[in-house]
Amino acid sequence: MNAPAPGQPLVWQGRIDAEETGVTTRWHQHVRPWHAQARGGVALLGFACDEGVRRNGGRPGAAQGPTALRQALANLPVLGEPTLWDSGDVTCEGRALEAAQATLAARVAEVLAQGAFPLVLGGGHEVAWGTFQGIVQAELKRQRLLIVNFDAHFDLRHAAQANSGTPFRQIAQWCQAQGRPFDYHVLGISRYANTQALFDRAHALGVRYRLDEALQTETDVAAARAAMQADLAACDAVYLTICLDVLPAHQAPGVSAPATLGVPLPWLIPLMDTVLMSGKVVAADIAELNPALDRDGQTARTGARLAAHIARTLSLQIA
Ligand SMILES: N=CN[C@@H](CCC(=O)O)C(=O)O
Ligand SMILES: [Mn+2]
Ligand SMILES: [Mn+2]
Repeated sequence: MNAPAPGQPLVWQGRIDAEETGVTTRWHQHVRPWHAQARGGVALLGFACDEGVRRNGGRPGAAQGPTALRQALANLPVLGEPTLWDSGDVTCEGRALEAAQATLAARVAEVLAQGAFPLVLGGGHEVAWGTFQGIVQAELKRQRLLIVNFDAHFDLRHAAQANSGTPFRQIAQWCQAQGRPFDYHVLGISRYANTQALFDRAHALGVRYRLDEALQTETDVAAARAAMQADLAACDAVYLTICLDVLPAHQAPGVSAPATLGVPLPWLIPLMDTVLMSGKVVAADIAELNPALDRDGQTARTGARLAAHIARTLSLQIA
């Protein structure tokens, strides 16, 4: 174990292969603290919050998600990723979810303004309202923002208070108020984890979705990719959001609401690639990791793999 570099959080430490020949760099040796002069690359930003999960009647614990994801990322080998920054965590003080989301939005906008790609580590899926607002605040001068969500749930709930089940309904209402299109494409929806009211709302809002049961074979995935291409071609920018409960429970047990069927990892990755290779993704987040419910760090490792995959794939497109 090595000591962290000055200014770096303690979490960025891990194995060093000092006697090895060739390139042995791992993430903990590559990640740098975010600063005012930082430009380009990928900026990790933690959203240490599960107040939305608590308000939604779920199982809290996702506030520890960002630390668990960083720990799982720390020992991964560097594979040509762009500059990696750690922009620290946004925390939720007490029940002040809305304040935490507003802070996250400001931090996402700051990262975008400095020409970096915000990769937000959740946190409950209430992270989405913050990430989205940050993209909007950055005024990317792009008219048509497509949201691609990998999730067993629509998260289009009506509720007295914002929570982890409401972010895309909040976004839909905001878009309506602004006279902007609500472009929302969800993959992995479980028939058995969403009420008829949510399916009806999705239809009313023009949401494109694909059920988990229609994402189980290579042929299914090819069809889903083709359908997504049309949405990707029609938009100017993409916000990619991944709710880890889109994966089967045996691959992602450490979430508030594990999926009975889910979209298996070997299919999730090529679907994500279709989105990433559009070259239009401007920000991404990974939500719902709850380390307290995880088994042997499996969900954290999977979330870290997805985060690293996003960073590596982006390196093909950004400096
Ligand atoms: N972000 C999660 N949203 C889901 C949770 C469902 C559950 O806890 O069973 C939702 O509200 O539908
Ligand atoms: Mn979900
Ligand atoms: Mn969700």
